[in-house]
Amino acid sequence: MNAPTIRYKKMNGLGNEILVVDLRADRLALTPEMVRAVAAAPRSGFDQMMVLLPPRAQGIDATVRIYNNDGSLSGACGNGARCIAALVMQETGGSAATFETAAGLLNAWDAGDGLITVDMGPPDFNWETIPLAEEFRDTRAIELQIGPIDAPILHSPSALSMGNPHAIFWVDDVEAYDLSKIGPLLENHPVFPERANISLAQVTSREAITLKVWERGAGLTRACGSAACAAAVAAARKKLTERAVTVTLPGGPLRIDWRESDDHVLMTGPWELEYEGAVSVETAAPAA
Ligand SMILES: N[C@@H](CCC[C@H](N)C(=O)O)C(=O)O
Repeated sequence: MNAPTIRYKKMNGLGNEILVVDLRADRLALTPEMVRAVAAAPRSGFDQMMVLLPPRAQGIDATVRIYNNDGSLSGACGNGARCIAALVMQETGGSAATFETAAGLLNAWDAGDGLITVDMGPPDFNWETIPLAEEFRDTRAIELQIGPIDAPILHSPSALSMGNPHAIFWVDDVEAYDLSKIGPLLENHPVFPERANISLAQVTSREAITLKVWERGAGLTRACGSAACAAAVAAARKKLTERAVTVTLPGGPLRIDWRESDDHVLMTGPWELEYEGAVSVETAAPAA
């Protein structure tokens, strides 16, 4: 048994709890078991942990590994991306940052007024890479429903990947559902072989969506940046909204712009550094 000390910065993006662990100059090998232990400790609880690792090429500020609080990995975390971009910009004195994630390169820049824009890349509608368990003629009409067959509570979500899998259910009132109850059922539905982030989306105008999210591997969160991007893209694709919208989550609003010129989704929002700390977690795994 050893108990390595993990230093962290506790941040949030619209109340989405982010823990940044900078291992760019540290050879500590984190395991999912250690990640879960950090998440369970009193001051270091989080929705996502953003682990910064040494960059593998010039021009990149860090390689980023994204963990959910259940120890699983994700390819994207929009709110976390704004947090680490803010830290890197403070460190370099620059106005932009570039990261490599499991889903590809991520560029972010200072948008003024304390906001950061992240280029979340293009959406992916391919059923094999979302991934879904089988091909649907139209991923906008996935045969997924919850509740009685003749009176389903929720049905026909849109599905797409923003580097991580999302399902968006269209509702008249996001408050009319208990997402803490139905979220886990939908997250783990067999149609999603790698589970999925589950959103309830209420389109309130051509430029506005209200969203609540049950996150894969983390549960109910106050905000989810990639889900906001996924909902905005899916709504525009269904011609419910324009390509530029404000998505309002329990933690506040995000500005999303699905850029026509290159198909990339731009997400703009705030970030906050709350405090710094350290936690020791007992592990059977030897330190690298
Ligand atoms: N909160 C994030 C998304 C985090 C990852 C997600 N739970 C997954 O497993 O894909 C965001 O802001 O995008």
